[in-house]
Amino acid sequence: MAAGSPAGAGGMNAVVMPDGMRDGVAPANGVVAINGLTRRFGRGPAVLDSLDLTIAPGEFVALLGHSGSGKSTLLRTLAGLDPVNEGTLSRPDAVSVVFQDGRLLPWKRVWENVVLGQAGADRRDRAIAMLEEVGLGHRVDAWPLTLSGGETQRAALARALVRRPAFLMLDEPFAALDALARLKMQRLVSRLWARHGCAVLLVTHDVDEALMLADRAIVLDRGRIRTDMAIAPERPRHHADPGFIHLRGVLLDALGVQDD
Ligand SMILES: Nc1ncnc2c1ncn2[C@@H]1O[C@H](COP(=O)(O)OP(=O)(O)OP(=O)(O)O)[C@@H](O)[C@H]1O
Repeated sequence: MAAGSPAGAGGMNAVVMPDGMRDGVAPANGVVAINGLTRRFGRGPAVLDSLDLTIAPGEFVALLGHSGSGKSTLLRTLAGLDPVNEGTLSRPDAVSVVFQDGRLLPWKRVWENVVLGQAGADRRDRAIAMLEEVGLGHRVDAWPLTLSGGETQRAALARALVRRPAFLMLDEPFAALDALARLKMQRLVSRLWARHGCAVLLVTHDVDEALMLADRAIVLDRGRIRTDMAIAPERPRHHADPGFIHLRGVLLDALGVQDD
């Protein structure tokens, strides 16, 4: 599956894998459900180790963990880009992924990247509407290599959302941006999520980003879920709120980092 493209249209897609198979039926309230999901590379240790996880429709989940804990492998597996060795996975057919580097095709104009692989006489109009929604209406005909880092990620978000995914995965989408661009992108993602209503899985190393955006924060540790924590739904959130500070301490603890 190409980055940002859907695997199909509508409906739940239950992927049942051969070894050690379990009953792979998604709970009625879950847009994504994995049970006993295990992933190994060669004869190495399990990178994902009997994982169970359910994501509700419209839920915003942040996924944290040290480098090598298995975050990207989980995301790639959920996207259908990586196989499952063991266990079951159910997810909607309509999923989109945004990676850290945007992954736009440099030989296609921005608008063409947004509606890549899509048919219809109104392709350009759909691309323009989506680009305006992400604040990139002035760069419709630009070449990707002339975009700034923030603009590239906006275009990647437009390409992901124009497909109306039920499930959107974001793999450290703002990691390469400066602090100001990052803040703007966080606010944009929050607005887009509220408007589009898709479930989101955001991989991030940034505890504050997780606490600002998500309904729930999960800490992965050597392929297992170490912490699965609900975040109070009130928004906007503020760094100085006692609740925010408390949850930051809990997450840093789960990550094995002391909060001085
Ligand atoms: N194609 C591969 N072949 C062999 N091992 C791999 C492969 N891809 C990932 N791994 C290993 O799986 C483990 C988890 O990697 P993964 O990229 O999922 O971690 P991560 O939590 O996303 O790390 P980071 O935060 O650095 O991106 C690591 O030990 C990594 O070396």
